Amino acid sequence: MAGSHHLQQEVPRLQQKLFFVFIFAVVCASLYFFLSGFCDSSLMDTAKYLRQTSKLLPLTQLFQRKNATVEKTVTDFGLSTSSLIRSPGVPGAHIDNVGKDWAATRRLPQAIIIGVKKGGTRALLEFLRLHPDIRALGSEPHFFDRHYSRGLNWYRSMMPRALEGQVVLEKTPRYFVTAESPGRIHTMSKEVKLIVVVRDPVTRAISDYTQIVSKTPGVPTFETLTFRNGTESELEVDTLWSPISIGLYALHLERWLAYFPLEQIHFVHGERLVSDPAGEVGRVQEFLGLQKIITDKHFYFNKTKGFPCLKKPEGSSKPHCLGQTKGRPHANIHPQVIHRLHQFYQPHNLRFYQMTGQDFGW
Ligand SMILES: Nc1ncnc2c1ncn2[C@@H]1O[C@H](COP(=O)(O)OS(=O)(=O)O)[C@@H](OP(=O)(O)O)[C@H]1O
Repeated sequence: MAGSHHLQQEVPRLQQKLFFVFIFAVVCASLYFFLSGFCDSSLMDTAKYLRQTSKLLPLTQLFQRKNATVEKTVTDFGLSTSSLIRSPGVPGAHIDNVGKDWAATRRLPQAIIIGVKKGGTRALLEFLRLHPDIRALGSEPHFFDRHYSRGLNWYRSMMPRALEGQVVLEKTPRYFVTAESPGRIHTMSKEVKLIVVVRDPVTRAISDYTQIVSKTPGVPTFETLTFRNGTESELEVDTLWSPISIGLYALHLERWLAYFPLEQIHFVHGERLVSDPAGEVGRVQEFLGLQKIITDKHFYFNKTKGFPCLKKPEGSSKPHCLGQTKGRPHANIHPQVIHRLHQFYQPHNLRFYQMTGQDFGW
């Protein structure tokens, strides 16, 4: 009897002790997590960022997203973290920003591929996308030529989110030949870096025409449109026809040089972008002040396509070539027409070489 009475008294005491042990364990665990940095500023900042952007991501998703960009790039292209050591003077944002994807914001571009149409601008953009310090807009915003009245806030909202140190990039090849673009871009930023992919203006014109035919079947022949009055015998080239006028590179460049120093404009050799993509992209990385991360090992030559393709493009583990509209067979043009056009462009090309200090060999 006495034993069972004693037991009845002991049970609540034991329960009480267990309760205090449990509370003590909880307090200790909380202190441990707090002191070991679990509740560090990044979480606080993340909460602030989520409040600001009203993006109510579940926390699990948020933590999955952290580190994703850098890790993917590193593993996708066989780069080891030791190969990402910072060089002096380069942003190296992919190292400094590890785990900070949540801090990315939309900014105006620091670099723009301004031209030229059919020069190889898409290939260049897709290649540059491999760089962890480049954030490139996939589509062409056409802000400075078509949508300027929408304002800079609209333009900024089009840009991909980027971290501090990353270079925001867009491409709109029509800027190069739009009279208002240089002044407008200069108003946005005096420091913006400009990239122009140039290609033999004759091949460029034929490429342009091939695209026109593909979109509008039944257009007159290339010869008819190239020569005024439609007669080749007069041999007067119609400089008002856009496939011809776009190739007057010196003329267009003059307008840009009225606003920007030559050092701020980088010219990519369109033909070499095909024969040596790593070399050309290497020079662009240098121009942008970035570490040379995109190299030979990112490309392979696809014999069927006849162009270099990416071994593992951004966001995929499979090799990838540009679409069918890039690198397509050209319309058949009479060799005499091509010869005449080369003659026509010769003085313009020479002037362009003088202005840029580079001989492109056309
Ligand atoms: N790697 C690779 N793959 C496919 N195509 C390549 C590549 N590198 C450069 N090019 C050349 O890019 C030309 C198209 O130029 P753009 O991308 O500037 O055209 S566009 O202005 O955006 O329409 C395209 O012109 P066409 O050959 O006339 O189709 C190509 O010659």
